[in-house]
Amino acid sequence: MTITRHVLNEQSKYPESRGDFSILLSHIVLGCKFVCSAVNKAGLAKLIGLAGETNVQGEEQKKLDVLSNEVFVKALVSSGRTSILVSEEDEEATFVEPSKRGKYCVVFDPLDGSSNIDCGVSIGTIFGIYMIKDGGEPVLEDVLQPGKQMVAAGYCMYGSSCTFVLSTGSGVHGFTLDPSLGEFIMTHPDIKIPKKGKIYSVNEGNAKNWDGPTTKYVEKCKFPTDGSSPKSLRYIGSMVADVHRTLLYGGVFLYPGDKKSPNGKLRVLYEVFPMSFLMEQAGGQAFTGKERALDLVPIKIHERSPIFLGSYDDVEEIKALYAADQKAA
Ligand SMILES: O=P(O)(O)OC[C@H]1O[C@](O)(COP(=O)(O)O)[C@@H](O)[C@@H]1O
Ligand SMILES: [Mg+2]
Ligand SMILES: [Mg+2]
Repeated sequence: MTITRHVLNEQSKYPESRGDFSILLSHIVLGCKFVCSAVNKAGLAKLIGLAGETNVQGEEQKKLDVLSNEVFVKALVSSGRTSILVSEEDEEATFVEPSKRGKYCVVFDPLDGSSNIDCGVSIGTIFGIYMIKDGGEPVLEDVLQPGKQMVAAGYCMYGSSCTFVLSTGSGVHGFTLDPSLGEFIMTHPDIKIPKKGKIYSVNEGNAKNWDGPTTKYVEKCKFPTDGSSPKSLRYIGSMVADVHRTLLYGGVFLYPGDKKSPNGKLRVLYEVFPMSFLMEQAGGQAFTGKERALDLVPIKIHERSPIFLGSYDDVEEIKALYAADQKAA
């Protein structure tokens, strides 16, 4: 089962469909294949290191950040199915020229895990897809919608193998790139995250600035008082890779807010929302410390939010700690 056939099967469930979504997705897949080949030969092709520019987040852009962004913007515009693009690497949203427009908006992180590029550790691409709200002239509000309004989300992980994970709202499916065919083959049908996990994933280097509930939760992972075994810590530092492991093995990935960064680090539109959409579709949960992550209504395209996502029961424990903290306040 190739990804093309899978999407066409999904499309056949909507007799009125004209194939716009399949065409859009085939361009995203093409972009991922291109970036995958660039990542594989990054060292050889002098694609390691800095590009010499700084992005809107104040981060020094890596050469692969810039290349991946160009690849996806070109692929998405040439699909003829998009009207608005929001990229981590572009300060403003891109409004596609009228002659090339379509009914979809794509928010994306062209290269996630940039700090791991130069050492060859797994990195990825993250994307979310919205539809133009009323089918009229595209406006910024079409992408400043709650995550639950997304029609699809996914990521592509460039690791020991290249894995594409997708949800169009009816479950989560994983595909592995067969380099000899140059095609993504379904290898992980209908992914369901375990209800409870044995792994927690967080950058403990920020621990001294954490709030009470986060500190308590990580303490419980290390020193459980209910007779269960301590959880193992796993942290790669690429959200795509840490979330991919969490999706398959269970457990929880968290990037909490703290005294230094009250809204944490991860961006709502093109990191938090797509991963939360996938997590819920796989039977897990995604929480901001205040609410269900997909209920968030973004105000700015690059805004950040704390995020706790993963196995249902593990996130339920974190929600209970925040509720107790709220009550005590
Ligand atoms: O180094 P830290 O603070 O742990 O942050 C790691 C997080 O930052 C990110 O690298 C941010 O994403 P980008 O690399 O796309 O900017 C995430 O992939 C990762 O989860
Ligand atoms: Mg990222
Ligand atoms: Mg990035």
